[in-house]
Amino acid sequence: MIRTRDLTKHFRVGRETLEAVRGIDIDIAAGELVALLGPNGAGKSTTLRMLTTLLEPTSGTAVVAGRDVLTEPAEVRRRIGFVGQGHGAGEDQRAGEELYTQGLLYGLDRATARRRTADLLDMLELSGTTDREVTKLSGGQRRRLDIAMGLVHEPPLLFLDEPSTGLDPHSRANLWEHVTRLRERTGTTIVLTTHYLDEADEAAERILVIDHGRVIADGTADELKGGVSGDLVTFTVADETAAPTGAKIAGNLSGAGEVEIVTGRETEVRLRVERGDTVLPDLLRALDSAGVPLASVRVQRPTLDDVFLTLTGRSLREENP
Ligand SMILES: Nc1ncnc2c1ncn2[C@@H]1O[C@H](COP(=O)(O)OP(=O)(O)OP(=O)(O)O)[C@@H](O)[C@H]1O
Repeated sequence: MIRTRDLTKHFRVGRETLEAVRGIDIDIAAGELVALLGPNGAGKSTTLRMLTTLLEPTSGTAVVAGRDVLTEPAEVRRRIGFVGQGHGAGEDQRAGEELYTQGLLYGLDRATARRRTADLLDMLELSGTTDREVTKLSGGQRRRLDIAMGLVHEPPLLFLDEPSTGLDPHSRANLWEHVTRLRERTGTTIVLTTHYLDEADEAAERILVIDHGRVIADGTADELKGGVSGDLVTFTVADETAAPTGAKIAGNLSGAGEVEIVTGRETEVRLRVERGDTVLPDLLRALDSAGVPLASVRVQRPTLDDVFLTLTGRSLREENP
């Protein structure tokens, strides 16, 4: 559905050249739900704007929905939907009218535009707002209307630039539910940008981590996490004198990485392993047969922030407060 090779965008800023996107190769198949994740200024929006023909690449190639962005931009535009960061919907129109007009603009006949308007409003739970002015909608409803606007011509590919920015946590979760459901029903390929770690983690099937204009990692959230620091298994012992024995047992497990004893309010033993869930049964058995009195155990998978930190030495959380 998308194939780019060495896609590059430079901006001239005064006398300087700013390399916003530095040779990106992306392959996205039909039906995928992919998030471009990265800090502010990483080049996500610039990439999206090139893929949606809003910005001409400095060099490189991009074929989107079967057409070349440079030589057939109008054909690309017909085959995609794009929801930008600002609101696409007008100010004084009513929600239903706005969507219907957008359908006519895309060349649909009146009956089809009317049917799609009703279907989309229904699918995005906006039917109750058909006659409401766009300015009177809540932030979440307005964002969903924007998404409907991007889908009215039934494109096989939808781009969403920071779809949930500015929404409260409840509306964000609700928006995601709708996007996920919509995709299940229509099979639309979705490419979106976000700097919310949890959002990429939970909603995207595949994540491209972008930093300084390059793709620095590509995979499912689990693959990205698995490739980094491994899981952290922490157990507390009821009797702190047993901690060294516990640590020794942990260190002898197959595939055990670094083991440390941390003394605080409770004495904890921390163990890095590739897969905490598979090591846990052996660990529990071994501790039990050695008579180590266990108070609690937990397994923490690495977060996407751990991934970003390992790859760049910086925390994405700090960069996107
Ligand atoms: N039209 C422009 N002229 C000059 N510089 C630009 C232009 N558009 C973007 N940039 C710069 O290119 C770099 C990449 O910006 P881009 O908006 O693609 O990042 P982003 O990852 O989408 O970040 P954000 O999450 O803030 O939208 C930034 O340094 C930005 O300032």
